[in-house]
Amino acid sequence: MIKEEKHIEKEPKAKDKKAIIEIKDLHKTFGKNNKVLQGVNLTVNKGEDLVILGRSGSGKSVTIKCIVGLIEPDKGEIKVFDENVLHLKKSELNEIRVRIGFLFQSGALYDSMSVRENLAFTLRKHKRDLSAEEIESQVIEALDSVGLSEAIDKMPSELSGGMQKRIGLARTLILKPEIILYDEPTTGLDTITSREISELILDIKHKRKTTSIIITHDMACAKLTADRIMVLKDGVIHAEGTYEELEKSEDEWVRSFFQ
Ligand SMILES: Nc1ncnc2c1ncn2[C@@H]1O[C@H](COP(=O)(O)OP(=O)(O)OP(=O)(O)O)[C@@H](O)[C@H]1O
Repeated sequence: MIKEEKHIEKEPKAKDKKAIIEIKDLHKTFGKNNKVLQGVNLTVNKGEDLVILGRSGSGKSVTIKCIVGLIEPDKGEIKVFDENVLHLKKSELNEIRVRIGFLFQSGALYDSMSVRENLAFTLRKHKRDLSAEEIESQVIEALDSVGLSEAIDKMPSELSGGMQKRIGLARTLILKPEIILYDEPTTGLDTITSREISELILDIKHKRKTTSIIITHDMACAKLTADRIMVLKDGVIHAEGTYEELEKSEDEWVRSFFQ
């Protein structure tokens, strides 16, 4: 792995560093020989936004799906909030999952429900003891944090792609996750809308002190949101550094992402 030179000022002070996600030697093969992950090691510290880059099919989504137990790895260790998630009982894993928000690439809203109902449905599913008033106020708060309170009575079909992404994000935020995993949050959006979503990711990090992994092919998104970037190649982390470090990497293949 190419370890790029660190800029000291970008690094959090050692005493503030606390690993929230730790992945060690993660392996996953699909079928007989689709060796997707071949020893991935990564750590995400509290309050950090880590961007994962890599060609299509390199295993970025598989990596984050392993974190939330949607895919079972063949070998390796995954610690989230100091819990070894691969050895937890289903009920224990569910407790951890509630603390992790996952914004899927295809995070569709329910078409037959209004924005309010979509958000309230998520909340009721995970927090059963809330009153109708509490649900309403949390729906409003979540919509406010993505700047879309006026869309509360709209149906998904009335929303633009960018608005749907924002509502999808509000639905993730309503459960007040400590970790957010973003799988290509700006895919399919125009440049300006992509920038708005990237700014929102940054805003959420600052206001809510969340820790995130962001998978993206959108280098403007990576530049704006990444505290650190890891590049996945041939089933391992091939390079790691800040945007500015990797942009100047000696490795031409790494640099090609930035051109
Ligand atoms: N559930 C699954 N069953 C079988 N193969 C899978 C499964 N999930 C992923 N794969 C395979 O794993 C490989 C990596 O997929 P993954 O979705 O992680 O790629 P990615 O790096 O996120 O790509 P992209 O940038 O295109 O989203 C692909 O070859 C894919 O076909």
